[in-house]
Amino acid sequence: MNNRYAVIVAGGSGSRMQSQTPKQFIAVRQLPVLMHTLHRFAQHVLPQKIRLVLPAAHFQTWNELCAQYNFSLPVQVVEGGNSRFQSVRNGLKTIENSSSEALVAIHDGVRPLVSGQVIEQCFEQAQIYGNAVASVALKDSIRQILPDGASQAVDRQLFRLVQTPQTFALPLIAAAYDVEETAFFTDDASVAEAYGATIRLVEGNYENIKITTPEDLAIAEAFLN
Ligand SMILES: Nc1ccn([C@@H]2O[C@H](COP(=O)(O)OP(=O)(O)OP(=O)(O)O)[C@@H](O)[C@H]2O)c(=O)n1
Ligand SMILES: C[C@](O)(CO)[C@H](O)COP(=O)(O)O
Repeated sequence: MNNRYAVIVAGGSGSRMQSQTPKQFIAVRQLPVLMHTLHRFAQHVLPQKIRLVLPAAHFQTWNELCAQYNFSLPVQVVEGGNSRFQSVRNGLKTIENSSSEALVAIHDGVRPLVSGQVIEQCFEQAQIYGNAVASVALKDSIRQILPDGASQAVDRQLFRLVQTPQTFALPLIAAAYDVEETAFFTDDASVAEAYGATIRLVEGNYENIKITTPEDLAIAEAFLN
């Protein structure tokens, strides 16, 4: 466990949630979403090695919530950036890159339903292969939109839905993030792939949704304990 780090990104604005309270701070089952996520990671990573990325404007709210909920995990809070890419990069910069053995799991703070098994599998596979990215098969049929506006059926077995954690050898992901941001970088796997890595997918868990829109809170309420 000593070579493990986690960067939990919670620097977003949550515009699609349309809530006064930033979605990562909304209480579900008597605890803010973000605290559920951090508790799950603290079973697999020493809390001192967890980086929590938040907008500077939310630091005070976070401190108040920590007092209100007696949250005492000694995670290191880092200032976020204007995009997920920048928030991850800020988090990575705070991890000293001296150990070539270090592994870092990058995870969305708004995915509190990640299972312990998936966190563990991602660390174990990344230890062997240099990276491991959680994903699940599609349950619905999918269609591709064509340039003329029509659509056609495609083989869903050729696709996966990508989740987090996305776990990497630290030297690989630190070097991969030392690059100019592009719109194509929607996750860490796309950044590592652009750097030359071959991405290894591991089985995620279906409940591991990214809380994005209001109905997702009902799902979280149903599954969190
Ligand atoms: N500048 C940003 C933008 C996003 N994130 C984080 O990246 C994860 C996935 O982002 P998502 O929830 O899709 O984005 P938000 O900006 O939070 O929401 P929205 O797109 O609805 O505004 C979240 O944990 C979010 O806090 C971040 O750390 N810094
Ligand atoms: C990283 C991610 O959660 C993997 O599914 C996703 O790519 C984030 O996307 P968003 O553009 O921040 O919604």
